[in-house]
Amino acid sequence: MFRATDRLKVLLHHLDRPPAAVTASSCTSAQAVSAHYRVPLRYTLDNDHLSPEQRHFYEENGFLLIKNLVSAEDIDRFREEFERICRREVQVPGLVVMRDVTIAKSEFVPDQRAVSKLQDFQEDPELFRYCKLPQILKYVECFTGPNIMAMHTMLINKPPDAGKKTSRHPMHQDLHYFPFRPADRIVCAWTAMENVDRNNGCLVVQPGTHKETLKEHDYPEWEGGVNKMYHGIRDYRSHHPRLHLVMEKGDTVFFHPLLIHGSGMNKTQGFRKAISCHYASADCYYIDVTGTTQENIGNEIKELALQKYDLDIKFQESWALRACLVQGERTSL
Ligand SMILES: CCCCCCCCCCCCCCCCC(=O)SCCNC(=O)CCNC(=O)[C@H](O)C(C)(C)COP(=O)(O)OP(=O)(O)OC[C@H]1O[C@@H](n2cnc3c(N)ncnc32)[C@H](O)[C@@H]1OP(=O)(O)O
Ligand SMILES: Nc1ncnc2c1ncn2[C@@H]1O[C@H](COP(=O)(O)OP(=O)(O)OP(=O)(O)O)[C@@H](O)[C@H]1O
Ligand SMILES: O=C(O)CCC(=O)C(=O)O
Ligand SMILES: [Fe+2]
Ligand SMILES: [Mg+2]
Repeated sequence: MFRATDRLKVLLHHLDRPPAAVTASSCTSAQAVSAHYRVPLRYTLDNDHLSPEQRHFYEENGFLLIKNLVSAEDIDRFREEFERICRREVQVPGLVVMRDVTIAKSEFVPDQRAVSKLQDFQEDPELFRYCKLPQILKYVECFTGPNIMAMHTMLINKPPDAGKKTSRHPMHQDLHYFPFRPADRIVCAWTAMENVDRNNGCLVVQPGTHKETLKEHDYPEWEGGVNKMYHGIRDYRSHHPRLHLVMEKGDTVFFHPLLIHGSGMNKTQGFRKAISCHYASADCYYIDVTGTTQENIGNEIKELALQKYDLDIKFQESWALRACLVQGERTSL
């Protein structure tokens, strides 16, 4: 068991704090007006790192793609560490290893190719280096402000589809998984570890959907089955056009947690790799999801914490335990 219970005791008092400070700072940014475009800026903060064009693009589309942001050397190091973990040469406390549903439910004895995702690699110094890369944090700060928490870490190794289309990730909004707010101070950084396109299941986004509300999510009714905790938007019938994000090794996309996105099936024989981190302003606050559309995922994560770690905790606490400060001060989350 990882050091969960000790950290929990320290962190519990941070929960359910009033959101006063956060509301005040987000109002300031909401009132900011771009002289260049004469539109109110809501999704980005005043900061000289983004060009007016980049700011405008994120405001309108809910994502921003930066070419060649992470070096090939760093990506090769992350790949090597991933392989060491799969060979079980390193043990990482708290690491969650996901296998595709077709493998998880079969008799097949898995080798390293059966790992479709690693989550919660905060305790692996080599992989966690990704979350602290200065060039990533410079962008993240434009959305979160200076106090930055790494909330969720993933290395996704999308396997060749086994023929049942289970390598797809249904269209969803990441905010469904998050019991913290405000949404505009949360951002995901997702870096392609190799070239990704429609053949190996690149990200698919619906530009502008970050302006919509959080939708109801549930397991899609897919014939071939669906992976555990892969909820999709219920009654997904969007009039918004889809955009396939074709990316090269090292390219990084930053996106808003309400942006509707997913990924298609991997039709190649390779394992499509990406590394990502969801960041939030440390000034965000936890919310109680009881009675909201997030109650289903909240309950699933609580059950998982109980079964896997013997921890009887709230949904919010499962996040407070795993979150790590990467810049500034841990003010609230
Ligand atoms: C403090 C504790 C908290 C722990 C939380 C851990 C993280 C949980 C994920 C949170 C998601 C946040 C995401 C935010 C960003 C947005 C997104 O990423 S959207 C997609 C989100 N969902 C996921 O990424 C979930 C991915 N899945 C996994 O990580 C794992 O599969 C798992 C759900 C954590 C299960 O792993 P584990 O408990 O280690 O599994 P096993 O012990 O091997 O099996 C237990 C049980 O579950 C069955 N199973 C295993 N894998 C799958 C699968 N892919 N699909 C369906 N079922 C699966 C397995 O057969 C066992 O079943 P049994 O009946 O008990 O035998
Ligand atoms: N019935 C559905 N309901 C919800 N989401 C779906 C459905 N079918 C596909 N998707 C989602 O749409 C996105 C694209 O998936 P899809 O497999 O169609 O890939 P694609 O990139 O469009 O490739 P192609 O159409 O060339 O096979 C993924 O997020 C996928 O999970
Ligand atoms: O890498 C992918 O296929 C999609 C990842 C994603 O959207 C997620 O895990 O939330
Ligand atoms: Fe996602
Ligand atoms: Mg399609």
